[in-house]
Amino acid sequence: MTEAVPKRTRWAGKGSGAGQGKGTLTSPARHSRGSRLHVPRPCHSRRLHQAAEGSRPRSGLGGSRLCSRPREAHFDGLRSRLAGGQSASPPYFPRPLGGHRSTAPQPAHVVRACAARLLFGVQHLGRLALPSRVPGAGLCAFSPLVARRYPRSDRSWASRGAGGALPFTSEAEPVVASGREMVVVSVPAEVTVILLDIEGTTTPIAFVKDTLFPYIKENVREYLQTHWDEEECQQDVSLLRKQAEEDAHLDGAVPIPVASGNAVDDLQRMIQAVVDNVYWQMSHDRKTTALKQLQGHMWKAAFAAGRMKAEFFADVVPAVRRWREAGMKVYIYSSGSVEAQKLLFGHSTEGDILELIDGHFDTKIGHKVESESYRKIADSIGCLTSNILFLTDVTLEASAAEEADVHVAVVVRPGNAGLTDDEKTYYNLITSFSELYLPST
Ligand SMILES: CSCCC(=O)C(=O)COP(=O)(O)O
Ligand SMILES: [Mg+2]
Repeated sequence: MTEAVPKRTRWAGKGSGAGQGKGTLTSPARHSRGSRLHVPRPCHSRRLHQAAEGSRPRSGLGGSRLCSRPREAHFDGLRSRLAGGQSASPPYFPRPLGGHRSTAPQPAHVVRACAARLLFGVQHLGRLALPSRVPGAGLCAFSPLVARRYPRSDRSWASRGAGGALPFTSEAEPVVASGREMVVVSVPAEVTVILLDIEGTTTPIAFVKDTLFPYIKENVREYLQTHWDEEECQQDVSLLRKQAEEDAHLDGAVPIPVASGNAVDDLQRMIQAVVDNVYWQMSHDRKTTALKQLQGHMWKAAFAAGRMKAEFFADVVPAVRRWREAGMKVYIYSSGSVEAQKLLFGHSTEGDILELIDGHFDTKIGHKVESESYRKIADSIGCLTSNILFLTDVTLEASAAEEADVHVAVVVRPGNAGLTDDEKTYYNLITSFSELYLPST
């Protein structure tokens, strides 16, 4: 994961010969694909293109649309599959489409914003301490975002990460120490809420796949046998049955029968069907509310008995504490049920850290790949969508959030699904929460 730092990283602007008029942040030594040290390159494309044409640009930390075919067409096929709760991870993820590079001349306000952005960065460099938790942190490619200083139409592209689409004509020397480089993504001042995904963002996918999910598979039959007569269990089964009816058209879907008369036979038949249904859903990493609800109830006993402790990446808890000290609200939005989320935060290797979280959302508010969910979350919190920064590992979720005007950054963690080159270019990427810079801190 660690790479040698290129001797010098420079802003390649109009005069650089590289990426004429695009303001590309280039490294003389290219980073390898998928590297943690990838410096997000700018969106030169639709966002600037739109700005130049006066059309509505996109907003947030996220970058521009890179698809050469309309974005909706790009995502629609996926959405229809994901609506049933399928994972946004491969094999459901789209292949990247061709980029859309704009060579349109930049309007005056773009250049003005760039200059101010550079200035802002210089002003703040002295205040930037490289997080001590990043081993060997060295070169800091600072990428100030100047959301508050510009009207929304400017902010949309100005709020890109390092190297964000800015046609610098000058070169900025990076802060260079030893070891490796890191990117600091500055959070727009309008952000007052940080919304966190769990799996792949706060918590290693490995913990979910190797600990949480196997627990379900190994214990679901016994759990059903033991708890069948309980109200909670019956509600879970009803929800699973309803989901199974909706899934009836899907290949391999497992229906859950209702009781037909013979109590003993019925019970075993129904339990078998629920077990098969759960296995089938889990084999597709479905994120249905029905599955997640049952899982949450099953984990309850395991966490309460101390048989499991939730894992968080080392940077997560310190960063959340810092954000809260800086006045941020921190919320969770995960496909995992609210109940399961609370179990994780209440029983972690770092102790009970539930008090660090201001609130929880799950798919009851809507699927994470639907923009409407993020509007509802903002409503529920009592803020604007543009006050929220959403951190997730899944670009389809990031895209949906961005569509709702939420700021987004994609979290790259060990074990996460790879990103396409276009996704790496388009989104602000962070590999640790410590790479987020809050102006208020
Ligand atoms: C309490 S989260 C347990 C993991 C889980 O079931 C899940 O689906 C996580 O999905 P996320 O939306 O957090 O990526
Ligand atoms: Mg996730």
